[in-house]
Amino acid sequence: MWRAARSAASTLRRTRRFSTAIPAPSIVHKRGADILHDPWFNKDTGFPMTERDRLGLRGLLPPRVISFEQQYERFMESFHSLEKNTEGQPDSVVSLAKWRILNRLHDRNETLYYRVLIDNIKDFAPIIYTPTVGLVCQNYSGLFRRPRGMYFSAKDKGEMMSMIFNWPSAQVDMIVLTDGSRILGLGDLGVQGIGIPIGKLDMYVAAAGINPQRVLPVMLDVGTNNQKLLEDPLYLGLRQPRLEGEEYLSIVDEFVEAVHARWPKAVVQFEDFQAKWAFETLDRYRKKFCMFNDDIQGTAGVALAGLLGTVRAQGRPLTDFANQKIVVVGAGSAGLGVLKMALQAVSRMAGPSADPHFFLLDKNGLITKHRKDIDPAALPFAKAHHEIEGLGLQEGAGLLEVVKKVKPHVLLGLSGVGGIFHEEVLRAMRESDSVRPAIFAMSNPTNNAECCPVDAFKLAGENIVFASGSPFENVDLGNAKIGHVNQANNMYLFPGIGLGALLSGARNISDTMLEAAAECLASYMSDDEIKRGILYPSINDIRDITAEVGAAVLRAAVAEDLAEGHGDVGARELQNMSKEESIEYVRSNMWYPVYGPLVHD
Ligand SMILES: NC(=O)c1ccc[n+]([C@@H]2O[C@H](COP(=O)([O-])OP(=O)(O)OC[C@H]3O[C@@H](n4cnc5c(N)ncnc54)[C@H](O)[C@@H]3O)[C@@H](O)[C@H]2O)c1
Ligand SMILES: O=C(O)C[C@H](O)C(=O)O
Ligand SMILES: [Mg+2]
Repeated sequence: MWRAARSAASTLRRTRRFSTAIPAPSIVHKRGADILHDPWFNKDTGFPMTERDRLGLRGLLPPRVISFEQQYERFMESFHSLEKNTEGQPDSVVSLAKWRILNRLHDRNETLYYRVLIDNIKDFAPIIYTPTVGLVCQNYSGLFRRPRGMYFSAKDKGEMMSMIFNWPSAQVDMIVLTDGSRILGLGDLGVQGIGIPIGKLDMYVAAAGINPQRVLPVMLDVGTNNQKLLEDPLYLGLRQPRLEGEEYLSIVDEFVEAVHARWPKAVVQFEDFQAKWAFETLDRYRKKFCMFNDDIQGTAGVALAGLLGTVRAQGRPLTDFANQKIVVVGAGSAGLGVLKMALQAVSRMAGPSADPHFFLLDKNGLITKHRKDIDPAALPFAKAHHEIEGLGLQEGAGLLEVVKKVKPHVLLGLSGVGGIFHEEVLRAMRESDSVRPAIFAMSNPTNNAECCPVDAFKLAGENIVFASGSPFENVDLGNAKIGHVNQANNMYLFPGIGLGALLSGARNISDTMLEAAAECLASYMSDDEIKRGILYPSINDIRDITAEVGAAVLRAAVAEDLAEGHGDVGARELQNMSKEESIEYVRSNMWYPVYGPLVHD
């Protein structure tokens, strides 16, 4: 007992030592101009004189040393002038201009870049992440100046094991991987989808404090079926149709093996794969490696936390979740992931014989057991005839008819189809059986949202709870009332899932770890906030919520005996941590951008 307490305390002391104000020196293997051209180490005009001497930088910079704070202010001033100078220009022009100025800083000086990102996350997340990242991907071949991350293509078959050693960083902790086949709601963008792993990993650094030297964005280019890109002479990816079947899987297998050969403890997040490959690869690798699929699993946890919040917002006990009528529009990787996790939650609350009231629609309408060639993954949610005949519904019923007849508590969109919750659908939600109907328009980016919040509050009623996947402004309802817009985006969970898995040294990422993440997010909000329709924390608190989620995931890994430890914190030490100690352990392992001393080896 005594040994256990002492061991946990020593872990804390050790981890705290790394989070003191003066950071530990970093070893740099370069000298002179090579350092100035390396964004990991570059401090621009911020190199102190002693360091300029030590690293062969004297004379390569103007003589004045500018402090980190001054550099920060200077960047923010240029950002604000850009905002002023682009006033009145089309949104896409302004967004891309903002993305460019941030990207240039990212290319030059990572420490400053991440500090401005962390301090201004509410304003900058919509630029480096959703929705602007979508626009960046659409225009990637034209915007391309410098590579970021790694590109593995179908032409690299047989070479990946050696290619992985081309990455300059000795240690990699987090990898986000895409094949570009379903980028947000924008479809197949081929190699241009690399913007998504880059944006997700920026969120890992900002929210989870993963050291940017230890992240790796990856594009697996197996071709594209996007005709426009195939015909574009400037398209940067393979100009061939996508590989399919075994040929496709052999490429993913080779990449996954190469990664684990070099960095066996790296956590791999699969992102924006088309549904068939999203499910297949999750099934193929989740028991073997520490990986997860963000669109299926991260989204599910965020949606579940929001759905539990809506039950609280109705003033009902959480167990009433089992009685909620939920219409999900979109039966792809995200929609099915949400329903699977919701079903698990209902089963925990009401027992395995629970009979949830879920209705699932895809582009062919309501999915029933009579559907020809039904996707096996949708089968558990397909309605049997006897379940819907009383409502006068049948196979393929349209969205409006379903909403009118079911009178759902929740209408949740993950269809990728902008505006599909049109005026009549939203008006029909006024007849919902809930005192506080919920509308979740979760598709991204902005134009693909199933509806906008202004229409939702106007047409479905001011008492609704509203969430969207992309950020929108709150709605002014008049009389000093605000219609709160929640951002139901997996960014609230994936950084914590990855961080908790990493710091526990989890062998793999289990359903229990994912449930722990969702429960942690769900319980983060106070009753007062929930009553005001606020389901998720402010993005300004993303580091705090990520620390809590990361620790919850870590504790779940420990409880399931999946945690092997991380660095010099062993499995035994993790087991002996209290809840508070686990949160402190996670927090103290978060990287924070400051200029630390550089030492040449
Ligand atoms: N907010 C978030 O955190 C989050 C997370 C993941 C995905 N998403 C968004 O969800 C959307 C879907 O992602 P996905 O991975 O499930 O895509 P997907 O391609 O796997 O699935 C899309 C589904 O929508 C259905 N659909 C298409 N048109 C429809 C229509 N007119 N009516 C009803 N259903 C229709 C399709 O049949 C399919 O079942 C994308 O826009 C994505 O950006 C958001
Ligand atoms: O990328 C996002 O903003 C969320 C999600 O992963 C998506 O694919 O839309
Ligand atoms: Mg995604």
